[in-house]
Amino acid sequence: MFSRSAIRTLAAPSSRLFSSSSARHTKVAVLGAGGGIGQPLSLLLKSDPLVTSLSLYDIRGAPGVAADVGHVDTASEVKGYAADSLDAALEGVEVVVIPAGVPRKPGMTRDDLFNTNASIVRDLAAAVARVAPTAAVLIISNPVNSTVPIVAATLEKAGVFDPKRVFGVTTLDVVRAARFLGGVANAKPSETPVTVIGGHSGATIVPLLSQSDKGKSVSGEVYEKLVHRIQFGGDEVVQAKEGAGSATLSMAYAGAKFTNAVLRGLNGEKGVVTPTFVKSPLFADQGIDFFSSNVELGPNGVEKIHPIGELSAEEKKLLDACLPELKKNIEKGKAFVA
Ligand SMILES: NC(=O)c1ccc[n+]([C@@H]2O[C@H](COP(=O)([O-])OP(=O)(O)OC[C@H]3O[C@@H](n4cnc5c(N)ncnc54)[C@H](O)[C@@H]3O)[C@@H](O)[C@H]2O)c1
Ligand SMILES: O=C(O)C[C@H](O)C(=O)O
Repeated sequence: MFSRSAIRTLAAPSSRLFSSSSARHTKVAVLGAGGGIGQPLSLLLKSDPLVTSLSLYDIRGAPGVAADVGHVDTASEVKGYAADSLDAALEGVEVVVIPAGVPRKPGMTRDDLFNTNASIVRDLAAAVARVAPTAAVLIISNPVNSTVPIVAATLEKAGVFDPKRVFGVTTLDVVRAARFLGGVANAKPSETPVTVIGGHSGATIVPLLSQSDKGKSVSGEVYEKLVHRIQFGGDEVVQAKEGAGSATLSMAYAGAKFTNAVLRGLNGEKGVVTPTFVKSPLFADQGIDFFSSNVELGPNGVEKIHPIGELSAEEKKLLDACLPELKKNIEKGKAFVA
C-alpha cells in the first residue's frame, strides 16, 4: 500500500520520520507495547525499514497488538509476548524501547509517577541484563530524569552497564520545540530545529533558542511564553485529555524518530546527532552525571557527547534552575536501586 517514500510523507509532513541508509537490519523490542504509546509506536516501528523483527511485550494485550500490527505489509516479522514471556521477548534483541508504566493525570507531576514506575523499569532492566545485556535501551517511562539512572544502576549491578547504550528519550521536547517555534516564526518545523538540553520535566527542560536561526530573534513576552510552552507542553496534553492519560501519539512519533536515529547510528551512518539524556561528563563535576545534550550516535550507541555551546543570559538562568532539580531526580533514581 505504501512505498517507502509515501510512508515518509504520511508520517512526517514537515520532516522525514524514517531515514534509512543500507543493509544492517535489527530486532527491536517494545516493552509496554499494549499501552497508549506502545501501540502506535509498534505500528510506526513496523513501518521502519531498518527494523527486521519486532518483539512486542506487555503484561496485558501484547499478543493482540502483535496480531494486528503484524498484518501491515512491510517486511519485518512481528511477535507478541504475554506477561509470563519477558525473557523470550528479549531473546536476540539489539534495541529495547521501554514505554511501560503509568502516565500522569491532571494535577500530578512526573515525579509523582516514581513510586509505581521505578520498580517497573528496574525489573525490565534486570531482564535486559539477563537476556540481552548488549542491547541499546531507550527509556520513555517517566520520570525520565530518574528512570534512566534506575536502568543504568540496575545494569551496573548486574555488571553489564555500557554508558554508550542507555538513552532517555527526550525527543518529544525537541519535536515540540520545533513545532512551537515554527508557529511563532511562521515557518515550517523542518526549518526551526531547536536543541533542547537538561532533562525531561518542567524546569529541567532547557531549549537553546539562541542557537537556532529563527529562534535567536524571539524575545520579550513571546520568548517567555515559548519557553514555558516547550517546558510544560506535556501539561497541555494531560489537561486536554482530562484524566485519560498523557501524550501518546506525539510520543509514539518522537519515540519512532529517536529509535530510527539509534538504528541509523548502529548501521554506521555518520552525522546522526540529536539530543538525548545519557550518562554525561558535562556537569559531572557538580554531581550531575546524566544530562541531555546533542549526542552523535554511532555503531556502539553514543559516539560523541557534544558540549552545550554558548548560552544567552536567559538560557544561563534556565540552566541554573534546571541543574539542582535534575540532580535531585537523578539521586532519587540511584538511591532506589542502591
Ligand atoms: N519520555 C517522554 O517524553 C514521555 C512522553 C509521554 C509519556 N511518557 C511516559 O510513558 C509511560 C507510558 O505512557 P502511556 O500513555 O503509554 O501509558 P499507558 O498506561 O497507556 O500504557 C502503559 C503500558 O505499560 C504496561 N505495563 C505496566 N507494567 C508493565 C510491566 N511491568 N511490563 C510491561 N508492560 C507494563 C501497561 O500494561 C500498559 O499497557 C508513562 O510513564 C508516561 O509518563 C513519557
Ligand atoms: O507530560 C507527561 O507526563 C508525559 C510526557 O512526559 C510529555 O512530556 O508529554
